[in-house]
Amino acid sequence: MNEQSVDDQPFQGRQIVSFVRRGSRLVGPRETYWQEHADDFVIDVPREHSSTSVHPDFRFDAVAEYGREAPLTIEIGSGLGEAIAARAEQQPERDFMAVEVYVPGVAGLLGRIGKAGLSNVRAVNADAIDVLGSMIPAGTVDEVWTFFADPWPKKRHHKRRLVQPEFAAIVASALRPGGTWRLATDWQEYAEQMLEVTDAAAEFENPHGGYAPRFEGRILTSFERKGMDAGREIFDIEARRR
Ligand SMILES: C[S@@+](CC[C@H](N)C(=O)[O-])C[C@H]1O[C@@H](n2cnc3c(N)ncnc32)[C@H](O)[C@@H]1O
Repeated sequence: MNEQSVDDQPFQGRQIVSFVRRGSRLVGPRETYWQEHADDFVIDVPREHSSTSVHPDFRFDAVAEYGREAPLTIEIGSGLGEAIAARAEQQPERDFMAVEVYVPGVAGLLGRIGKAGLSNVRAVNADAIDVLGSMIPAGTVDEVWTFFADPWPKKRHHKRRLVQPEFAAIVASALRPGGTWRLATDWQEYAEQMLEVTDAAAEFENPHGGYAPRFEGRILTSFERKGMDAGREIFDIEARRR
């Protein structure tokens, strides 16, 4: 795959554009993982305006995709897929969907799926806002994870942060009543924003009244390890859909 053209940048007409287009070229083992597993595990979504969009008419059919009815966890920005692959292996009775705009990240997850022989994970190479906003039928998701979302530390970039009121509304619409949105970050000031956003959203309640204990289902990823090595504290947040 080649670098994307300027015409293929994330759609700028919307409120939140949380990522910049990075190279989608696959080399070495990731190219092999893609060739071997993409047909089986990457959901082939129709696009609209760019290669990370999802056509607004497309609806996901979980039973058709996974071949059963099971609680569904969706990870937003799954990176190299470390967390979701580990949890999917621990919980074969549940289904998992990794949403990631970065193609080499999706390929990394495919490698883990192949090695562990997982059948309960799928990947979507698309913008989470389209996936949760239109592709996923409302009220059908059991858990949404947003772990170590890009903190966009410069003030002028804060508008790119994923966790904002508009995004909370999109997550709320995808979750079933009683479903859980789990967040984690190593960026204190973004953690405070996450808490403010989830507290302000009428659709959510906070079962811990503040930060949550570390989610026991979240393994230590290389990304989290980097934050810890830099001396940063890790914050977990849990918001329950009313
Ligand atoms: C800092 S990384 C963290 C990766 C992983 N969650 C972890 O803990 O190792 C954030 C990831 O979110 C992805 N991302 C950012 N905005 C996104 C969006 N709107 N939809 C899907 N993925 C997104 C980025 O490409 C990146 O891989």
